[in-house]
Amino acid sequence: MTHVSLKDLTKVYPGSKVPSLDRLSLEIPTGELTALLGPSGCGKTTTMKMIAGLLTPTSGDVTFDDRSILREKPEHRGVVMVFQNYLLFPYMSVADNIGFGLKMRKVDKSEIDRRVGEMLDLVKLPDLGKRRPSELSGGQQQRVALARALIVQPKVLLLDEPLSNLDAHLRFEMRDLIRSLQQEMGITTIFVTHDQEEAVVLADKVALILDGRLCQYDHADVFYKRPANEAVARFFGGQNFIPGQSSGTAFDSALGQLALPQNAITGKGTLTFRPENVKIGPSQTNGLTAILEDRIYLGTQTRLRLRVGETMVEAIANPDEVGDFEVGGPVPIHLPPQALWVLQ
Ligand SMILES: Nc1ncnc2c1ncn2[C@@H]1O[C@H](COP(=O)(O)OP(=O)(O)OP(=O)(O)O)[C@@H](O)[C@H]1O
Repeated sequence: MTHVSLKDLTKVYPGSKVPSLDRLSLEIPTGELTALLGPSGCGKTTTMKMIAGLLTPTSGDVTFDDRSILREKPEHRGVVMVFQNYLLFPYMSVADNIGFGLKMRKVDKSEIDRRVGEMLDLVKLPDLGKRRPSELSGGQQQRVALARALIVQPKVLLLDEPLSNLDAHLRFEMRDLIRSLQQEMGITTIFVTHDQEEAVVLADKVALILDGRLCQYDHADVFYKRPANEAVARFFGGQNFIPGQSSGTAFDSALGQLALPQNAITGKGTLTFRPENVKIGPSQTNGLTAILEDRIYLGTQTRLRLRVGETMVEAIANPDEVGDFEVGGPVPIHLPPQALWVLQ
């Protein structure tokens, strides 16, 4: 059971002038799963490698239960890392792969056999212990990699894009398996992904990193309701950003005057609201008349491009709600005050 702290963790690679990771600070409570989320090259793997001891930070610290681990060798940190490409030993059986960490620790053979059997059951591969990794599907190999990591009961589990090589169906299955095993075993876990949905579904808290900097660290729903800035909102699918002036109770912009929720900031700002929160139909509060510029049927949803005066508004609606509206014609919409958020 380990509380992990990253304190101003920074990495400047030799020959580079800009940090690949810039003063990242995170508190990851015991037993929780935090997702490091961000686009390719934002510094996620660099962070993981510094925690695992595969890379030395330029500055900053990593502590486990308030004790710095930076001077400890990787094998003494109690950290295991699972990579996207599994890295199983090809000439060993599945069972020997899973038991490898225990063999290195000189655990008795009978004890290893017992625990490997338990792990095979846990990752739902009870009959495949004798096979070679090459005789398994990608999803099965990833389960073996997970079992091999978990069998040593690590203090901290690092998962680096473990699902990215799996097809959609297997990805859902593995996601559920990882979540249930992690909760059952209570291992503090850091999960790297560039997939916003994966982060939201799996993690207790999400750390969004853009260009080597932490932009926001919070529970997943906060990223949708209260993004810290426009870049965060855009990463989470936000598309509506309207400049204007907030009085705290109303927002004046090219859309006219709109009522705000309580506790909105005052002053110059940018109004944002999610496409799915644009409601179709008239309302006395924040009702607007838009012109339908375009509509794209997405199966379970319809994406609408709307124009209010000169301002474009992106909306996502239930196909049944928008059935009768013609492109080029008017559509009554409204923006519920609680769906509005002002960015400074
Ligand atoms: N050994 C290295 N030497 C120099 N620069 C590096 C090295 N490793 C990574 N970088 C740079 O550091 C930045 C962060 O890389 P990192 O691998 O941590 O990103 P990432 O978020 O994990 O990306 P991805 O999702 O593509 O794996 C990138 O700009 C990368 O080019």
